[in-house]
This record gives sequence, structure tokens and C-alpha cells, in this order.
Amino acid sequence: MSADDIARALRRIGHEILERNKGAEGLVLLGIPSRGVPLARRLAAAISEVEGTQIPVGELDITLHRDDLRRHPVRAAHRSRIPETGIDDRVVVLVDDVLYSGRTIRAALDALSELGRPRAVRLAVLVDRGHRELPIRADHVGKNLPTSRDERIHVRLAELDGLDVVRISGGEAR
Ligand SMILES: O=P(O)(O)OC[C@H]1O[C@H](OP(=O)(O)OP(=O)(O)O)[C@H](O)[C@@H]1O
Ligand SMILES: O=c1cc[nH]c(=O)[nH]1
Repeated sequence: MSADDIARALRRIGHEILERNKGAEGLVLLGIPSRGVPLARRLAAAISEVEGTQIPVGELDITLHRDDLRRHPVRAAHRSRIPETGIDDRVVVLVDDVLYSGRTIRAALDALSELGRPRAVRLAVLVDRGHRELPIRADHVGKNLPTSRDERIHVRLAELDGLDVVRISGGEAR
């Protein structure tokens, strides 16, 4: 995906979120570090452009809720940053770059349950590459990219990487 493809996908997802929520009322966007955070900020900006209101944006750290902690115990935990509005009775949209096994989102739901009780939780991802290992699906998808398991999706975003691009690497030549 080029920078233009990414921008278009985010604008569309912003519209979808508004349509599904019937406006911006009660919305809170939470990005999953690292690249979910700039994506959540961009989505909030896209929604604000349409609705003319500020959308609360935060970051949800899932490190201590991962189910592979025992296998990889040394991971630095970051702090979650929840907007002042809190998440109780809000419609929380989790935002991440890639959806793959679904384990990150399971951990995110676990982390969220310690912070409050949203009215609803939805999921927006830039890329869904398939291969789910849990019963989790995204409500809003920038692009479905069918992959083989030995491929990897690389999302690069200007805020962290200096450019916007999505690439696939690895796997057998197809
Ligand atoms: O559905 P899953 O199998 O959990 O995979 C998706 C997650 O994997 C990636 O993070 P990764 O752990 O590779 O670290 P990164 O954010 O530093 O790229 C990606 O950013 C998603 O958060
Ligand atoms: O291909 C993948 C799988 C998980 N996370 C990524 O960022 N890319």
C-alpha cells in the first residue's frame, strides 16, 4: 500500500466508524503501540474533519496481558494513556496496524477490562492478513491482504519510520 492508499483507507474507516456509531457521540479511540497509536491519531483527525468535534484518543498497553509472557518474560511494559473522559459507557474503538492471530486483540480486551466497562468495543485495523487463532474479527479493515504464514506484513508510518508504506516480505515466490 502506498501513502495514498493508506490515507484513503483511513478516511474510509473514519466514515465507517461514524456511520456505525451514528455520529461521534461517545467515541474513544485507543491505539495499540506501537503503530496503532499514530493510526488512532490519524483516524481521530479524519473523524474530526467530518464532524467538527475533537475525538478523545489514547494508548492501550497490552504487554502484561500477552499470553506468551511466560515464553518471553523480558518485555518492557509501557503505560496506557486513557483520555480524561475514561472508557465507562463509551464506544471504544481499538486501533492496530496488523490483525493476524488475534492474540494481541485478546490481550487488549483483557487490558481494557481492568480500566473500565465500555458500552461497546470495536476494532479497526489497517491490514487483516488472515490466519486467526481466536474467534476475533475486525469491524473496520483498511485492506484484506491474504498471506501465507511464512510471510510478514511490514507497516511503516511517517510518525515512527519517516514514510508511509505497507509491504509484504518472505514466503515463496507466488
Ligand atoms: O494478531 P497478532 O498475531 O497478535 O498480530 C498482530 C500484532 O503483531 C504486530 O505486533 P508485533 O508483536 O509484531 O510488534 P510491533 O508492534 O512492534 O510490530 C502488530 O503490530 C499487531 O499488534
Ligand atoms: O505479518 C505480521 C504479523 C504480525 N504483525 C505484523 O506486524 N506483521
